[in-house]
Amino acid sequence: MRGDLSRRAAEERDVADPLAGLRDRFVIADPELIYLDGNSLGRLPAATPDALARLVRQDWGTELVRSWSTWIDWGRRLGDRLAAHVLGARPGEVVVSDSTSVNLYKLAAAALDANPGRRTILVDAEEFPTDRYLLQGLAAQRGLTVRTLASDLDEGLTPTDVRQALDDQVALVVLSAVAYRSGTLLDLAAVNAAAREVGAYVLWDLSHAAGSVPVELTASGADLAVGCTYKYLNGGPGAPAFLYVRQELQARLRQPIWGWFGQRDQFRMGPEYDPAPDIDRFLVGTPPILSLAALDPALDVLAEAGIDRLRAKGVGLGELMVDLADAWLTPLGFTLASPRDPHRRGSHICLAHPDALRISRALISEARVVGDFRVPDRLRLGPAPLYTRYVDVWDGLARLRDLVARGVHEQLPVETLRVT
Ligand SMILES: Cc1ncc(COP(=O)(O)O)c(C=O)c1O
Ligand SMILES: Nc1c(O)cccc1C(=O)C[C@H](N)C(=O)O
Repeated sequence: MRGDLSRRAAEERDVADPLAGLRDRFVIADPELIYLDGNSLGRLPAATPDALARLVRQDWGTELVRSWSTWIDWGRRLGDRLAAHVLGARPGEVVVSDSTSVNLYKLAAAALDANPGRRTILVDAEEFPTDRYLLQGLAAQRGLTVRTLASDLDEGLTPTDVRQALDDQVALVVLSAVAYRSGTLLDLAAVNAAAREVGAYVLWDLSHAAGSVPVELTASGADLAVGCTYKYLNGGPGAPAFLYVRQELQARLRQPIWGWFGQRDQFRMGPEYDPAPDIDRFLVGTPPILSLAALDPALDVLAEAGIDRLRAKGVGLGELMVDLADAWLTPLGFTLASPRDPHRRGSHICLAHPDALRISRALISEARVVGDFRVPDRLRLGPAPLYTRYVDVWDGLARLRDLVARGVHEQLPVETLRVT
């Protein structure tokens, strides 16, 4: 038996929510708009515009090049903040740099070089495209094979699926902790242990996990990870990504882009590349300071919330969404396309519907609810526990129900796919 699905019950949960006050720390420019796409681009923290304006005027405008004496370490400083508040890693194991794609390339190449003689890279067939394409490129350069793990589109992978695919030819496994479409959450510790048994490295993509579920990189025995900061970490569009390398592995791994920020004694400007002994060796070039600066106010709010409270609320929002979908949307032709068990998913939910593309468009333009469409027929809805209220989930699904029941989406032309 489901709980009380009235709007009043959702309001009461907001009143009791220990994180409720943090919504005010974000810019809510249009209170009528229900934003359920924080898993693609997080909201703007209210403190960010002034923090950036101060940096531009003071650090850049007044101090000019002298500011580099502090800026130079920001990739590492912000990496340590992420390690402490979001990733469960030790100081010196995380840096913020480049994009997720570039970091994935660097760490995948480093792992393959450290595991010579093995022929196979293992990846989820439903993994986010950039990960699959990068691995295809690396395999083509090295004469290796990419073996895809067939996973159920809705249920995703389990650690048993991964364990069964592992053998002594596997050099590297690349997986998302939370799958971008189904939202399936994998048990990091179980996968890490299975891979270690056969001598394979695991490289985790944490893009949909960081800031939504506790990750515990060190405790789970993770070797390598990357992820973006523009989703649940609210760093802004194109915000720089992070990478994690287990401390004990750092001196053994070499990444392929030999830039001067990875160099030991960088400002000696020596003749030959000699990588720094620590996490700095995974850096490449000059960091984008304005984008890095946007991470501080975003992480302030996140640290205040605490990842365990965020997870608890994420589970609550997800369960409400699934209960409402069962009650209101199943009769309209929707099916749940994410694991039903809340402990097997991250913060977002997918619903399948044959007309999902037009529904997702109409939902934005006619009902003012922002989610997104993902192929082949998925409506993806991502409540973000830092600023999404229980009533937002209730109102969002009520608007979706009414729109589909009235057939509003059917008035739209069948259109081609485009961004969002
Ligand atoms: C799982 C995952 N990996 C990688 C990316 C993107 O990487 P990049 O920021 O390099 O475009 C995304 C989202 O865009 C993603 O969801
Ligand atoms: N990074 C994005 C972009 O540059 C354009 C449009 C969307 C995105 C996204 O973040 C999509 C997201 N990673 C996804 O899971 O589909």
